[in-house]
Formats: sequence, structure tokens, C-alpha cells
Amino acid sequence: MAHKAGFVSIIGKPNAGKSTLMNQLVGEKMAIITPKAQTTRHRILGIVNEENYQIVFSDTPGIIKPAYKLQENMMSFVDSSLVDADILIFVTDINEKQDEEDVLEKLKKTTAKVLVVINKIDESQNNLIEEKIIYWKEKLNPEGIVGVSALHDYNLQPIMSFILENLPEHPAYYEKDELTDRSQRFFVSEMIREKIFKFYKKEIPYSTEIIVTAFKEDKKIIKISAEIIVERDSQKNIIIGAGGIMLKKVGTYAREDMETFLQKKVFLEMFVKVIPDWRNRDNYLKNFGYSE
Ligand SMILES: Nc1nc2c(ncn2[C@@H]2O[C@H](COP(=O)(O)OP(=O)(O)OP(=O)(O)O)[C@@H](O)[C@H]2O)c(=O)[nH]1
Repeated sequence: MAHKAGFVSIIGKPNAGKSTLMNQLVGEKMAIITPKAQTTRHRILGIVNEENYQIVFSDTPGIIKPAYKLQENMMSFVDSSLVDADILIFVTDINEKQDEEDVLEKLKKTTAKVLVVINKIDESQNNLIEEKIIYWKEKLNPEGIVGVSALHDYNLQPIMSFILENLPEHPAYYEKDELTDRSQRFFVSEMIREKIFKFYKKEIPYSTEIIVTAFKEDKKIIKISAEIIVERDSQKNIIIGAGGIMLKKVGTYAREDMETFLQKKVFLEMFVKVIPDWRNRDNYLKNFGYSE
């Protein structure tokens, strides 16, 4: 059998469940998942390798109208993942009330094969699923439509079948033992960012960036230093919390995740730093990896 390989991009509105779906399909935790919208900032590759095929998934930031430069750059990651894609998986929440026209505009232009995934069917009735399938068929006439629950790993097999049917014949793009294009440092910083999204409210998570400044592996322990960047002094105080209690909580949970991920003991130290308005400053966005 000829070898197949290709790029599969997962797109949709914030919070539709794109990261949850990608992690299920790849079988590893690649992308951080939180109940807040716009958790994913980068395009993250997750690679599935088998003898006869290689699927390169990209999870992408949810599609929004950019309000600041960071978001503009996030949207350019989405556009580039559309250009590369052989297959597009459009994830839509079955109870979605937001306008999805901006996503549809992008989908209409593509030459990739499109699969509409109606997610979170665990939160709905059968007749609504039928209705939505008809709706998407008329609206977009995609090559495939399926109702799933990414969270509960329900009905994901048809997605894999669709991908394998539509994947082009091609040699592997990446080494067959690679799971992602991202470094351990990247995942470590995402683990801290995930805790910030979980433990803080309002604008704090959106104003925060994590930089891993040192990653030193010894025989028995990995020493990791990270900076938590925020935009204002008041945010710095909130991140640290009274007597350092909040920062300690972030550190404890993040370290546990890191130890599971790296399979080694971790010593984690974190510093909070203020960089006014970093989300709108090109040089910082570039330094932090938000331009292509
Ligand atoms: N009930 C239910 N919840 C789900 C399902 N899939 C995902 N979720 C939840 O929806 C929320 C958003 O999931 P994510 O996977 O982070 O969504 P996303 O589309 O990657 O979000 P952005 O990063 O903002 O673009 C999380 O709280 C998930 O647990 C599902 O099938 N059913």
C-alpha cells in the first residue's frame, strides 16, 4: 500500500473544543484546555505516525476579530494553517450561538477537503443533531459531517476514517518518531499558562505570557526557571497573591504536570515581570514567538 501523509488543520470559533479534539485524535496532551475562550495562541502540530501513514494535525487559535496585535498574529497562524491544509476539520459547538460567518468565509475559499464536526452532542438532543447536520449540509456542502463528543471520546472513529480516505499519497513530512514540532520548553511554558487560565479571572490570563528562561537537566532532576510576564504592576500583585499564595499554587500544579510529562523530578522557580503593553509591541511579540 502506498504511503499517505498530509496536513489536517482544526479550525473554529473559540471554545468549540478544538484542542480537546486534537488531543483525543493524537492521543497525547498537546494543547492546553480550559473553559475560557482563546486559550490556544499558537498553531500547534500533533503528529500521528503509523507504518502506512502520517497525519500532521494543527490545532489553531479560535477565529475572532482581532482587538490587539497579539490577536492579529494569532489570526495569521490560522490563515497559514488553512493554506497548508489537505483536510480541514471545522469544529462547531452544537449549541453555538455566535456568528460563524468569519469561519465560513475562510472555508469557502479553501481547496482542502472539509469535514464539519458538530461537537458537544452530549449536551443536546438527537433531533437537534439531525437539524444541525441538515443545516451544515445546506450552508457549506462539505465532504463530510459528523456529530461527536470530543470530551467523552464519542464517535471520533468516523473522523479518522474521513482523514484516511482523503489523505493524499505522499512520503512522511516528519521523522516517524516525532510527535510534535514543539520543544519540551514550549510544553512546560504552556503548563504554567494553563494554570494561569484556570486560577485567575478576567483579563489576567489574556495579559500573561510565560518565558522559560532556563531548562537544566541533571541526572535526577530538571531545574526550570520561568518568567511570568504581565502588563501592569497591579496584575503582578494579583499573580503573586497575598504572601505569595497564588503563585505558589500555580507552581505546585504546574510542577506536577511537568513531572508527569518529563518523567523526572522538577525544581521550578518563577519570577513575575512587568512589560507594559507587550501584547501590542512587535518586538516582544516576535521575541515570544508570535510572528511567522
Ligand atoms: N460538554 C462538552 N464539553 C466539551 C466537549 N469538548 C470540549 N469541551 C469543553 O469545552 C471547553 C473548551 O474546549 P477547548 O478544547 O479548550 O476549546 P478550543 O476550541 O480549543 O478553544 P480556544 O483555545 O479558545 O480556541 C473546555 O471546557 C472543554 O472541556 C464536548 O464534547 N462536550
